[in-house]
Amino acid sequence: MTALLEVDGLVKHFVAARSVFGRPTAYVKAVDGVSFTVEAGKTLALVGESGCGKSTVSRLVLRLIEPDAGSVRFEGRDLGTLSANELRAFRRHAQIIFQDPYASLNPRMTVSQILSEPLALHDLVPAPRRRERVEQLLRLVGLEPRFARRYPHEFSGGQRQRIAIARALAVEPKLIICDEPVSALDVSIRSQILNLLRDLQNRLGLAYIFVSHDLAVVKHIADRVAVMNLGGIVETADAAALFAAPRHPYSRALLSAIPVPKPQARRGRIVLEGEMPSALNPPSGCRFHTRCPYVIERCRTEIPPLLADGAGHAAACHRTAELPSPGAIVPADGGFSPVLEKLVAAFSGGTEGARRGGVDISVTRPSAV
Ligand SMILES: Nc1ncnc2c1ncn2[C@@H]1O[C@H](COP(=O)(O)OP(=O)(O)OP(=O)(O)O)[C@@H](O)[C@H]1O
Repeated sequence: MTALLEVDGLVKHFVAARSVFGRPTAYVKAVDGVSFTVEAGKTLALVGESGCGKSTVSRLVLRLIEPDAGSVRFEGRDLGTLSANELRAFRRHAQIIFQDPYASLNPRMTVSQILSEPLALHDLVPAPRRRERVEQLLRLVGLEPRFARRYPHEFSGGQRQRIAIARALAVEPKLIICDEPVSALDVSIRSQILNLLRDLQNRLGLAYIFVSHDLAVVKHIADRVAVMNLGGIVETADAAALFAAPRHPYSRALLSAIPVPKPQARRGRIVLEGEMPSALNPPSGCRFHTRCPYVIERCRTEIPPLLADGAGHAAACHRTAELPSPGAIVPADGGFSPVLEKLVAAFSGGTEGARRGGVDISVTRPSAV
């Protein structure tokens, strides 16, 4: 069966500097060979630190910007080959919601006008029936129909995000890109919006690309996860497999930062020190090597391929087979686990060596029960 969305080898380099004659002299390698698929009715989470290229991937998928190389296929059709009219029809099927709904909702329009606009634009519902459809959309996102007459500033952040979701749903899309949809919301509201998204997915069969820097949020919504670092995917797997046993050192570091409810079950915290290298001048070889606790010489020169096992769990690391199992990172006595200690000592010139190399592996002592 064909996936709803197939992204293959996407590349986007932005010009960062030009010579006096206007010739490009430097590029930001924002997206550098990204491939993934999204199944109908499922959620793929794109996770990584700020600047790793998540938003650029989103814009490429929606064809808001043109890729330098690679393809995006939606229901088997290459978006690069679509006419302007076909692209308009595609946009009906693929919507986006943003982190800050206030910025994306026109403050001079009532909710009714905001939700009616896409209905008129795509000629979906005849004018006399639009009011009814607007009320239906509001109910779908848990808002009262009487709110239709109000303006965006009259709502709370969570309610505004519900309106943005309703607007995306107005055109009955198959795919919604959720770009950090709960990052700007109060923690108490986040789970309500995540529950709403999950509920809508179950009822309407929606697929999501869920863009986030926060693995803790992703855990509640993703079927599959793709971890991005500096323009490339370093690990991709079913969510359950990735959270149970992350293979790439970068995924492990991100995962170790998630707070856990039971202190006694806390994982060893892997703190990556130093700035993320710039996409303007990415490191040679493995792009994570300057911050990796397990770096060896080969990592500095050779780009590791993203190799998948039979279960579709792929990691781009020369050393995945040798790394200790993630469970072994959990310290037994508050110090380094013996396996991690040995590895650090053997490969990085001891823990001091690792620190000199800009990497600090600190392991949090589990609290007394
Ligand atoms: N139009 C542009 N021109 C030049 N550089 C750009 C442009 N858009 C993005 N970039 C650069 O590309 C890289 C990836 O940016 P992108 O916004 O995709 O990352 P991100 O992971 O979504 O980060 P954030 O979460 O902060 O939005 C960054 O280094 C960014 O500065």
